[in-house]
Amino acid sequence: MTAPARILVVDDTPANVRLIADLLAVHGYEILTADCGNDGLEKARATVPDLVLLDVMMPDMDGFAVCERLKAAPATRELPIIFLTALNETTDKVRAFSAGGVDYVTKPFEPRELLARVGAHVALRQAGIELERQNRRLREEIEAHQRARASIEALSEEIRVDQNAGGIIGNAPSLRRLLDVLELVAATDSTVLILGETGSGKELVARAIHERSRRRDRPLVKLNCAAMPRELVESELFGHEKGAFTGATQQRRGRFEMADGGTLFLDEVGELPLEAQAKLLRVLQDQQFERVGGTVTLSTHVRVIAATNRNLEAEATAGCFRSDLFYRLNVFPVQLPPLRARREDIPPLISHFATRAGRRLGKHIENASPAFLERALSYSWPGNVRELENFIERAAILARGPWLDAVELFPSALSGAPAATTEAPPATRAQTLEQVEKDHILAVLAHVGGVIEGERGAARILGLNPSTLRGRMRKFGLHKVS
Ligand SMILES: Nc1ncnc2c1ncn2[C@@H]1O[C@H](COP(=O)(O)OP(=O)(O)OP(=O)(O)O)[C@@H](O)[C@H]1O
Repeated sequence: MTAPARILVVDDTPANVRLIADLLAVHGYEILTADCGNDGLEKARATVPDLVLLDVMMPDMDGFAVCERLKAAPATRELPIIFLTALNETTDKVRAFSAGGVDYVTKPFEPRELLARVGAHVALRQAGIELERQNRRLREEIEAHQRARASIEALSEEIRVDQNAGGIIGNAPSLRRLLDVLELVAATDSTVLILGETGSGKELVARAIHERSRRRDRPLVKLNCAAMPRELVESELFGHEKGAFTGATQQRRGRFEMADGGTLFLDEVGELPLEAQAKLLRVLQDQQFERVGGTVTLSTHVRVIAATNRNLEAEATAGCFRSDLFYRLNVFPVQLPPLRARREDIPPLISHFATRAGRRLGKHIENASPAFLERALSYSWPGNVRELENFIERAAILARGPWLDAVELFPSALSGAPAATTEAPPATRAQTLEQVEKDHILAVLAHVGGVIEGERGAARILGLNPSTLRGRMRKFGLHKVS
């Protein structure tokens, strides 16, 4: 329920005040009264009413003077004032308006006319207040919107900076050559196989290819084949029909359908189970597939970019990865050099990550101290750019000034892998014993064309029982194709 409108009646004739007050009170108004100009001013200031009925002729101060004072004060400036005048001469009416009044009523007044005028001006005033309220809200919304847009602009500037050259930092000749080639391959629809150690920037390169291709306005969809339980990979790639397997309560589109017209990035493609490898080969050859549990053949126009940190060629030769799929994926191989083989990129990467970490942490960080840089240049970065990125984030958290100088974060000479000046020979890389064992098994398998048993088999060369070798292969995810 809205509060009744409050009317202030200012008149030095008590009978007039009573008459008006009674009439308005009957019609639901709340009434305040004043018997002279000064009293009227005081009451209007103390409890700002919704409307003032103001007598013109009063002994202490006439109505025009009261009106002018009310109009001069911000709190009462917008008050609608109706003059009560016994005189209906033109000059007085004009004066009433020029003093700031909105209307006038001549005495003796006609009750219905008084009620109609009061009602109309109160309604007008309330509409004005409502309009003002809405304007204020609108202004606040516009301001909030502008503030958000400002921060969005700052953010997109940041993204633009990060996306600069696809966000790929580095000037090493090996990297520059690769980026030049990317420009060429991006313009085609060819399948690209990105090879490189973990954290060396394979996904970044895949994104750069997509962004520079004519598919850039279509989706770039990613599937990390290693992160998927084997039994779900096929349904993730190709989708499934309702009821295709336990838990398939709905029909679901797969990544190939989602990426239609765009690019599908298959990370860690070497981890694909064999059955999925066969299906992938078919899509790459015929651009056709069926959803799991489905009979309808679907077509798709997807460009595939695959990445692996495994030696897929050796795995294919060893019979652990479908060689037909390997050749189909290997149409355009891109080899990403490890960070230790392009040390000149370490300083610009540090300064890029330091600025970014500083921005995120709200710190002003300029660069690395000379001592820090020296350690960074002589460290081997087995985790490549990702390791460097995380390392700089940690160093930025510890930084007390504008320089990164937490050299204690570097592994000590004994525990850390020694740095190499050029591409390190395999034995000096920070590889685990398991990795060395896996690589060796793979190399021997590749050498013998995947044969495990017999005189020329890998088991004999490795000095292992064939079933032991099979066990090791299972452990390392090396599955024989046939
Ligand atoms: N040249 C570069 N310039 C700037 N940032 C880079 C560069 N290379 C890699 N990065 C950053 O390093 C991190 C790891 O890169 P990315 O994920 O592309 O590596 P990856 O080879 O795909 O790793 P994984 O083999 O583990 O999937 C990302 O945050 C990426 O933005």
